[in-house]
Amino acid sequence: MKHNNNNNSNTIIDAHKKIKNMEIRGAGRIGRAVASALKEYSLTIQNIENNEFKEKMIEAGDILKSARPTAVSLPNAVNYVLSGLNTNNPKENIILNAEEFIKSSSEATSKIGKIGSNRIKDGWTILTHCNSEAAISVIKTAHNSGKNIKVICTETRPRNQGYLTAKALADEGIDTTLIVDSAVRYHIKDVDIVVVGADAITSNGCLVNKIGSSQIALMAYERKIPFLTAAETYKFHPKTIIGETIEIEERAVGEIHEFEEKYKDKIKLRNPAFDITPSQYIDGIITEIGIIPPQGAWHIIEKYFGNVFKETL
Ligand SMILES: O=P(O)(O)OC[C@H]1O[C@H](OP(=O)(O)O)[C@H](O)[C@@H]1O
Repeated sequence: MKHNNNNNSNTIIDAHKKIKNMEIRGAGRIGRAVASALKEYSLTIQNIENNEFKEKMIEAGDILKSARPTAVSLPNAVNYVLSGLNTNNPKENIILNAEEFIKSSSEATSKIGKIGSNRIKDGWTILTHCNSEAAISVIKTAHNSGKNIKVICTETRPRNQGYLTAKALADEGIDTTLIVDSAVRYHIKDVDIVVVGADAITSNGCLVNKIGSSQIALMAYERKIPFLTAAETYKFHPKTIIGETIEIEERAVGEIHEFEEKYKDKIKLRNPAFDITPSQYIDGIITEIGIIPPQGAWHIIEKYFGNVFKETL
């Protein structure tokens, strides 16, 4: 399917392209976008045997999974939807699974908001990094419950997603300040709690999130300020439980800087999109089933992705 112009495959190619170029971004949105693309694609496949249908859906899932390597919401959403293939009514179940994933993902974000907002006290200043729906849900819920809060948003170079967060919070009437990434330590004395999102949580409770998250966690630790990550259960990485590591996406260096011709071969650029925050710097993982300590990550993976053991061992 990869490079043909078959109309049926356009949905998948289009979703792959939009995720890769970050037109669709944010771990949760990516998960819902692939669920929706698989549903739409399955509806376009007509009059074929179940076996052939299965092959086409697996191929579509593989294409989607290859769009970006780090956010585990992507393969988790694909696998959740495609588990419908192992039933007597594969198409029907793919559609049901896709709808279920999209609904439960949105519900999880609002539950995380309710649970996480309990950790925020009236008068507090929250620092957040990048642009996370789950972290924003926590902040907005605290604000909507009448707490007088302030938020400091990091710019989040190179793609400046922090500006999206700042606009979303300012639109809610929240007292919002945007700072450059290198100003976190300067401002940390004013911060009461850090809340960020998650692209993946490993079985040993480490957080994989937007580049710069781990520096912020270190600074929060130094000041004894709680550092929390808001992560739906589908952001836990099932294969880390069997020893797989998570690939950190390196994006095009043009996102950072365009050098003058003279320096193009003289100055190297690197653009890793994510980093890893060790579990000892994380005070809690806010999930839709409660705030768990990082040490509880193994249990979440075992509870929600137990089949990984059966399939691989
Ligand atoms: O799912 P939600 O909470 O929206 O976002 C989770 C994370 O996804 C984003 O990645 P990118 O901007 O797609 O690279 C950020 O790293 C953010 O913290």
